[in-house]
Amino acid sequence: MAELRFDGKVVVVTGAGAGLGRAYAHLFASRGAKVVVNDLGGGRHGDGSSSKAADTVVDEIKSKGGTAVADYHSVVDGDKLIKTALDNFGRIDILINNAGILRDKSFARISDQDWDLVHAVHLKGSFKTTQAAFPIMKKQGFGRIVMTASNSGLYGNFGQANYSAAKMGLIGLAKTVAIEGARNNIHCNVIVPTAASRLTEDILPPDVFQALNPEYIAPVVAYMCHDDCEENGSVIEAAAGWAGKCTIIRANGTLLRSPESDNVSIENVKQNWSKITDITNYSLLSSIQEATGALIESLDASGTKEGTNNQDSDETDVFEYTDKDLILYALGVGTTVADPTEIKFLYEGHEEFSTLPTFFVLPALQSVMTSSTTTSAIPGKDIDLSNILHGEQYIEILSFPTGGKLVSKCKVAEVLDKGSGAAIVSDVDTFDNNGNLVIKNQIVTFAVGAGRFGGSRNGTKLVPCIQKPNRSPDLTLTQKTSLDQAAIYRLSGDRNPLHIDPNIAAVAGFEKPILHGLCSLGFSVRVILKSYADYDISLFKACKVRFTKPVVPGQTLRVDMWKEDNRIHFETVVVETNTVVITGAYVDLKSIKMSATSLKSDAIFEFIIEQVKNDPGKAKSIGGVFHYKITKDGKEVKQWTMDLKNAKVYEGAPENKPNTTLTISDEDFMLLAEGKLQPQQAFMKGKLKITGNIMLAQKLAPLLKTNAKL
Ligand SMILES: CCCCCCC[C@@H](O)CC(=O)SCCNC(=O)CCNC(=O)[C@H](O)C(C)(C)COP(=O)(O)OP(=O)(O)OC[C@H]1O[C@@H](n2cnc3c(N)ncnc32)[C@H](O)[C@@H]1OP(=O)(O)O
Repeated sequence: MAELRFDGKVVVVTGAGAGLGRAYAHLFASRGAKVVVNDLGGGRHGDGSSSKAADTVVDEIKSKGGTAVADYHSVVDGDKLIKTALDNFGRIDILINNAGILRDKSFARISDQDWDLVHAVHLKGSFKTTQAAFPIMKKQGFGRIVMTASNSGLYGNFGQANYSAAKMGLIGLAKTVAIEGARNNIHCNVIVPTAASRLTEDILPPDVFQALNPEYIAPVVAYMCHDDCEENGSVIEAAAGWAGKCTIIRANGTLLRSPESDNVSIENVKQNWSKITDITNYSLLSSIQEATGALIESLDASGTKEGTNNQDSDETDVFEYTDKDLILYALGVGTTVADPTEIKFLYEGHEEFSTLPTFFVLPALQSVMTSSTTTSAIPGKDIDLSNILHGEQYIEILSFPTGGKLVSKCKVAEVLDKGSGAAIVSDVDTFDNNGNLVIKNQIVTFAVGAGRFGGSRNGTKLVPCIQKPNRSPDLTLTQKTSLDQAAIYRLSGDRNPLHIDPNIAAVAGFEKPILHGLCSLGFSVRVILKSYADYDISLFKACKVRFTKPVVPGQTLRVDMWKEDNRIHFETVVVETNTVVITGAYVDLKSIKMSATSLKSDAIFEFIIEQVKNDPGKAKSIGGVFHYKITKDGKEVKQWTMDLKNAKVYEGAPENKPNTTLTISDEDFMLLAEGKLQPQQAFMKGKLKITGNIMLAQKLAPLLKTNAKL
C-alpha cells in the first residue's frame, strides 16, 4: 500500500510535550506535515509552566528533517494557539485536542477549583481551539479534528468524577461538531486512548506502563485525520496495539401502555423493568435520527400508535389584535405611503381602512408556536427554533373576521420523512368570536436534519403546490425589501432569533439572519392583490406557497405571475442572485379586477379579449378597428387587431384596411390608457405614430379604464 502522507497539511497538537501528544507530533511530521507543538509545560495537576517540553519536541522533529514550531499557550486561549499555526504556516488542517490534566479526588472531596480547572483544560480548552480552527477549515473545505476522551468518561472511575464528566462532555462536543462540520468536509472524531503518559506514569504498574506505548495509538489518530478516512462523529478506542469503535446501543425495550389506555403508571414501569433493562436484543444507534427511527419502529410494531404524534392540541390559542397590529403587519410586508393605493392599509382613519388577507396567517403561527404539537411531533426528537425552517404555507379565508379576537386550534395532520429533514404538517382552524370557522391555515415546518426516521415520504393531507404554466409570465412586479424588513416583521409576532441574531443564524448555517418565510409570502401576495384585485381584499380566497430558498433582508423580490381564470400562479425570485425562493405557488381570487398599472402588453390583450367577449354591446358602441403594435428597440414585437365593431380581437394585422394604427411602447400605451398621455401630445412628442382617426385612441382609453374597474 502507498504510504499515507500529510504533505502540505498543518497540524496542531495540544499537550504535545510528552506522551501521546509527542508521539502524534512526531508521526505527523515524519509523514510530511508541518506541526505546531503546543505544550504549556505544566505539571500533571495543571500547575506551573515552562517552554522546555515543547521546545524539546520541536528540536527532535527538526533534527529528523521535519518542520515544527513550538507554542506555549494554554488551550483555554485556543485562538492564540491557532494563530501560531496561521502566523507560521498560513493554515490549519488538523487539530488534535490532546492536552489534559488530572485533579483526582473522591467525589465528596472535589472542590470547585478541582472541578473548574479540569473542565477548563479538557472541555473548554477543546472548545476554544476547535472554535478558532473551525471557520478556517470551513473556508478550506477540509478539516480533521480529534477530541481525546477516556474510559473514565465512558464507564466512570473512582476518584475521577470531574475528569469523567469532562471526558464524556468531549464526546457530546465532538458529535455535534461532526454534524455541523460534515457539509464542509470537516470531520470530528474521538480517540479513547489508554497509554502511558505523564498523567499515568506513576499510577500504572511498570509492565503495563510498558505495553501502553503511545506509539501504538498515534497511527490510529493519524489515519482518522487522513483525507482517505471517511469516519465522522465516531469514538475509537485504542490501546496496546489494539483499536475498536465504541458505540451506543439501546435495548429494544418495551411499550409501557396498552392500545386501550394512554396512561403510563409507576406500576407499569415496575412490571416491565426486566424488559426495559434486558439488552439481549438491542439496536445499534449512531444518530438522533436512528434513535427516533428505532423508537417509531417499536411503536409501529406494538400497533398502538402511528409513529408520529398526530394529535389535536389540548389547548386553544387566543389571538387578539387592533388596528395597530394591522398597520404594523402591513409595514412588515413592505406596504408604503409612497404608493397612494396602499395608504388604506396604513391609516386607520382612511375611509377604506383594510386588512391585508395574509395578516391572518398570524393567529395560526402563534398557535403552532405556543403549542407543543409540532415540536413533539416526532417522538424522541427535540425540535426547536434552531433547526426548523418554514417549508410551506396554505391560507384560506372563509369569511373575513371583523372582531379583534380569534381562537385557533392546531393539530399535526402528518409528518413526512423527506430525507434531509422532516416536514411536519400542521392544520390550524381559526374561529371568530361567535365560534364560526373563519380561516384555515396549513403550516409545513421543515425540521432540518430530522429526516430518515422511517416515516412516509408522501403525504395525503398536504395541500399540494401547483406548477406554474409553461410560458413566460403574464406579469412581473419587483419590490425591494428593506435591510430592516425582518426587524420590523418580527414585531408582528414571530420573534424567532434566526431572523435577527447573527450568531443564531450562523449556528443554523446561514451567513446572515434570514427573512421570515411569511414576510416573503406577505410581499408576494400583496403584489398579486395589487395587480389582479386592485387591492380589493374581499376578492382574496386562498393562497399556497413553498419556500425553496431563504431570502436575506435588503434583497429585491421579483414576483412573476401567470393568470389562469381566477387563479394567479406565481413564483418569487431574488433578483440579486437570480434565485427562486417561492415555488409551486398560487393565489385564488373570487374574481379578477385589474389595476390600471398592471394592464400591460399581453395582459391587456387577454383582458380585452375577455371584455370584448363579455360586453360586445359596449365594444360595438365604440366601434372602429384598431391595429395595435408593440415595438421594442424599433423592432415590432407583436401586433393585434381589435375590431370593436364586430367585437373581435385577434393577433396580427386587420383583415380589412385599418382606420387607425398605433405604434407605441408598453409604457406609453399605459399612459395613454390611463389618460395621463393624450394622443395629440404623444404625437407631438414623436412618441406615437398614428395614422387614421386618432380620436378612436381616446375612445379606447376610457374603455380600458372603465373595464379595469369592472
Ligand atoms: C414550531 C414553530 C413552527 C413555525 C415555523 C416557522 C418559523 C419561522 O420563524 C422560520 C422561518 O421563517 S424560516 C424562513 C423561510 N423558510 C426558508 O427560508 C426555507 C427555504 N427552503 C430551504 O432552504 C430548503 O427548501 C429546505 C432546507 C427546506 C429543504 O432543502 P433540502 O434539504 O435541500 O431538500 P431538497 O433536497 O430540495 O428536497 C428534499 C425533500 O424535501 C422536500 N422539500 C424541499 N423543500 C421543502 C420545503 N420548503 N417544504 C417542504 N418540503 C420540502 C422536497 O420536495 C424533497 O422531497 P420529495 O423528494 O419527496 O419531493
